[in-house]
Amino acid sequence: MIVTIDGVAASGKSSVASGVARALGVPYVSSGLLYRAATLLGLEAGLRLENAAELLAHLRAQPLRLEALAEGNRVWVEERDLTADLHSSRVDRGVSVVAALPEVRAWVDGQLRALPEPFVAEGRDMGTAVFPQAAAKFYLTASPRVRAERRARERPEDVPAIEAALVERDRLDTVQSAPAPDARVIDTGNLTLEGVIGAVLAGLPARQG
Ligand SMILES: Nc1ncnc2c1ncn2[C@@H]1O[C@H](COP(=O)(O)OP(=O)(O)OP(=O)(O)O)[C@@H](O)[C@H]1O
Ligand SMILES: Nc1ccn([C@@H]2O[C@H](COP(=O)(O)O)[C@@H](O)[C@H]2O)c(=O)n1
Repeated sequence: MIVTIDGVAASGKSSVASGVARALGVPYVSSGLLYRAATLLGLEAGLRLENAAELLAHLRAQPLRLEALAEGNRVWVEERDLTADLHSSRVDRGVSVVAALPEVRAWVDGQLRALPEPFVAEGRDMGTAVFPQAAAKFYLTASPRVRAERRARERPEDVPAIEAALVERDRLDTVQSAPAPDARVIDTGNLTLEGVIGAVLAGLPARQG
């Protein structure tokens, strides 16, 4: 079984996917981490992020490994754990450029579709382009201000600066971020994290056996 959780930036996708996955006893998969890892490696190598051919050649020369644990995903290149470096403002600013490249999207989608079921997948287009056959689909939203206030508790930046960056990232990600027509949309603004996880679990189809 595949459950998809899509949504706008910092809407709680990874926290909710992790909670749902733990409740179900399955892994969760963060597709955004693969886009972030591609961006980080491109930046570190001094590549032009909009050049798909250069970037893909670089990625293929040092294969990434996504470790899809229920308590938190990690991304590795051989013995190096990239995870702690993937949520910097520098990566946030570049990632939408990388994610707009069809070749990079195909590279990410190929890795995701090779994963063994069951799992919870979170991102932007999990329920539309990547796993349209998913058993249950959810789409998380919240106002930019609410999302920025939550993120400000994790980062040493002020709320207006974070909010402006989130709005800009949403704009750049618009193409791949439409909710699936069969997704249940949840506005998380007035819900606790546990409340959102509960709403997703309550919306799952009854399990067999
Ligand atoms: N319903 C909620 N109530 C309060 N805080 C929340 C809620 N959902 C998520 N959070 C908090 O908001 C922050 C952003 O959540 P999270 O990182 O899961 O979002 P995301 O959509 O995966 O972000 P990104 O798109 O940047 O990867 C985290 O600090 C998380 O704990
Ligand atoms: N399915 C996806 C997932 C992510 N992206 C791009 O990656 C960026 C980072 O994702 P987060 O989930 O960590 O916010 C995001 O801003 C998108 O540019 C994507 O295109 N498709």
